[in-house]
Order: sequence, then C-alpha cells, then structure tokens
Amino acid sequence: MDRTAEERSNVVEELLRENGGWAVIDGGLATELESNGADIRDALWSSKCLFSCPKLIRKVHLDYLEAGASILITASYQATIQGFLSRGFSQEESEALLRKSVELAVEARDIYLQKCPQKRQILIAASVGSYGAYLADGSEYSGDYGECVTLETLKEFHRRRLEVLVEAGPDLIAFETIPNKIETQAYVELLEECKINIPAWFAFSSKDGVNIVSGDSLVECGSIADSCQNCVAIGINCTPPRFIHDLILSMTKITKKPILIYPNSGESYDPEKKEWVQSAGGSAEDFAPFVNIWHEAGASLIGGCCRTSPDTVRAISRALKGGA
Ligand code: MET
Ligand SMILES: [Zn+2]
Repeated sequence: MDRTAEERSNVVEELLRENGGWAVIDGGLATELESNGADIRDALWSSKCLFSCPKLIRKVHLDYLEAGASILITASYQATIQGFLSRGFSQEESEALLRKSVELAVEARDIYLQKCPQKRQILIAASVGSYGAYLADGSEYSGDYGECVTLETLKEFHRRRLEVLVEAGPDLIAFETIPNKIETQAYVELLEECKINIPAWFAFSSKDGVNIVSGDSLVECGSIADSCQNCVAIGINCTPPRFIHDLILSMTKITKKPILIYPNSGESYDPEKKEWVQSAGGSAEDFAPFVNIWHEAGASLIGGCCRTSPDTVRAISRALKGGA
C-alpha cells in the first residue's frame, strides 16, 4: 500500500502509539546468520549472504518476527557497491544485491503476516553501516579514517548506496554503529541533498558510556542528528549493556525524538581474528532484566545487536509486555 509523504514520516511514531509507547527492534543479524551456519569471516561480512545464502537471511528475519520484533533491520550493513564491485560484481549486480536486502525483509514480513492471526505493524529499516565497516579494518570501532577522508569522500561513498536502498522501498533507513561526527554530518547532508522522502534513525556506538567510539561527543553528534528533518529516532547500538543507562540519560537531554537502543551482548570484536571475545568487565548475559529500567529512563525502541538472538528478542518483548 502506497503511503503519502506525511504518513511515511510518521511510521515510527505511529508504531509506538499503536503499541502503547514502546516497540521491539530485532536482534543481531550477522551473528545470528553465523549461529545458523553461515561463514561470514569475510570483508563483506553478513552482506556476503546476500549472494551466498539469501534464504537464510529471510529465515533469520522470520525468526525475529516470531520472537516479537516489530522492526527488521536489513542485511545491508556491510553491503556497499564498492565492496561488491571489488569482488567482481558489475554495477547493476551490486545495486541488485542492495535491493535484495530490502526484498528479503519484505518477503519475511509478508510470509509472517500471512500466517499471523493477529495483524500487527512491522517496519523494515534498511541498514547503512559506516565507511569503516566497508573498510573492514576495525575503524568502525575507532572512527579513525585518517586525514584523507573528508566529508565529501564520505558523501560520495554513501550516496548511490543510499539512493538504491531507498528505491527498494523500506519504511525507514537505519544509520547504524555511527562512529564519528563527520559521518553523522555526511548522512544528514545526503538525506537532504538526495531529497530522501522516508525517515531515518541514527544509532551511535560507544565504548566508554560517554562519547561515541571515535571520542567525538555523543551530545554533539546526537544534536546534529536531532536537527535533521528526516530523523525520527536517535540512539545507541552495538554497545555493551553496562553503558546503556548513562547513554540514554545523556540523550534525553538533547532530543525529544524517540530514543532507541540495541546493545550487543557485551563481548567485543577482534577485527584481526574476526572473532568475538569476552572483554574485561563485559557480560555475555542477556540484558532483558534491564529493559524496563532503560524504558523508564527514556528509551522506547529496544532490541539487540551483535551476539544477541531471537531468544534475546523474546525476552525483551516479554519484559516490556510484563513491565512498564
Ligand atoms: N544490523 C547489523 C547486524 O546486526 C549491525 C551490526 S553492528 C556491527 O548485523
Ligand atoms: Zn552490532
């Protein structure tokens, strides 16, 4: 069903209203594909599955819907035209793979709704991972791109990718794991320059509970996102659960827009070994017991990132239904 521009811009608000003030985002996609047997130790990471095992992506999306998620994030986090071109795909094939990420989530939603007796609203958020994720050298967790990478470099890098994803018809764009201020600015300018007419959320990652991973200020980056017309929610993803509460409190001071959080399991990623390792003071335990505290602190969209699973999402959903 075609929505007007006005309706499109309110999809998140509408979902929150229908649902009584909260909504569940899905859990980690790449790591769940891995748990289902996919080998993603590759520079393309989960986007490799777009050509190697697309049906598995659809299955994992379905698992998350069945676990209670109302927002599916597509498998495009590390899917870039440049990345696919470097693997021998043509421009057309690369763009088709980007579109495929949205199509798979839409198919999962259709399948789920067909057999689901209680119709409910489900949104598809097209993931846009950072330039650092494409580099696959760990800079997605340092935000350090070196001096040669300018605002223009980043805009040029993301421009066509963003346009193709939007053309594929998701409900919104999910800018995820944003590591620094320059990339935040690039996204805001691109949304405007490309006249993107669907909403977007901005999710930053942090490794100290105060700033985003590059050391740039969350307050500053969050405020840049807040001033963007397309932006319908701001928050934190792929960050250890122990930092989430303080980060929510910081965000409540800079935005009136819905706050979203989808932490990882608390482990950290070793980019050389391409493995998740238990970090000091981290915890791989489920964070569901904290979900209602985070909701009370101001977060309304809650899910999980790397190393969380449909079980995590089921527990989040149960906690929010029972509490709050
Ligand atoms: N949406 C992405 C995923 O779950 C986020 C990855 S964060 C490194 O695969
Ligand atoms: Zn993650």
